[in-house]
Amino acid sequence: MPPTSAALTVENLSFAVGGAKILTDVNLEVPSGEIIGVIGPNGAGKTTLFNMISGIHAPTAGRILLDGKDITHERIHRRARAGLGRTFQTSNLFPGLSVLENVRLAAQRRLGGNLSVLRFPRRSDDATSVALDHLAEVGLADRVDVLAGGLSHGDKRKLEIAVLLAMDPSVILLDEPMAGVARADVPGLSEVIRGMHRDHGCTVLMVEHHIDVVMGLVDRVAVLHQGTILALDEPGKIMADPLVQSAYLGAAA
Ligand SMILES: Nc1ncnc2c1ncn2[C@@H]1O[C@H](COP(=O)(O)OP(=O)(O)OP(=O)(O)O)[C@@H](O)[C@H]1O
Repeated sequence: MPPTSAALTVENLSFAVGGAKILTDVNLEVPSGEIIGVIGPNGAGKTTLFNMISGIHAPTAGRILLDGKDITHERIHRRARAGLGRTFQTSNLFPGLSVLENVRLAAQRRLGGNLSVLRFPRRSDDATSVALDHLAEVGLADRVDVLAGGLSHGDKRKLEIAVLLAMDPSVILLDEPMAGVARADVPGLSEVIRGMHRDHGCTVLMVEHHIDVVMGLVDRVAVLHQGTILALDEPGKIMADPLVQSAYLGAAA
């Protein structure tokens, strides 16, 4: 197989449990710098696809390549070290630590320092200044000393993005970033995701149920239906696709 220039390639990926086919021959090639939305009805296999890519579950068949390198059987932390970052539907933050400490720990891990939440963070150290930069980027500069657990859902999502940025991933998986976020906070969070993609040039794969958010953010949309990719195209073409309309958009209306 020749090397691929895609940042992320999913090749004939299948996953079955006890005879039930959850994913069947899923193929997806994401060029570097592209942002792709993954939509589909409940139970279509979106989270399972993310779990395969991030290494939580092993596929029954198929391959996953990150920057052309086969990571199908790599452990989760090695995928992260290779440049894969992920957020989860439920928050993955340390609620009892401050906003700054959450990001500083991620930055420290990348910069190779000793992980310490006991040490009083000097605002001048490298990890702290990286953390403060990313917190400013996501609009949380004035909340650095607040405990992460006390943030609104929308601000928790922004904090998760700052944590991701501190780890400097090349490919980011966003799992329902708008889940639980108040309607009024959705535009601000969309802008943070747009800025993250624009300013860091990272490749993004995003599962999201808010169709309007997906259509306004992404280059292409993959529609997953009963464990297979039903369509993969630009947002306008996806919205106009009769197959997609009847399988998903019509059902969701
Ligand atoms: N490890 C597993 N064992 C058994 N069944 C599983 C497993 N993982 C996923 N499933 C099943 O696979 C199907 C797809 O689930 P998945 O969570 O990937 O869907 P989804 O598209 O993310 O749905 P939602 O939009 O509701 O989050 C579901 O029917 C689920 O019950």
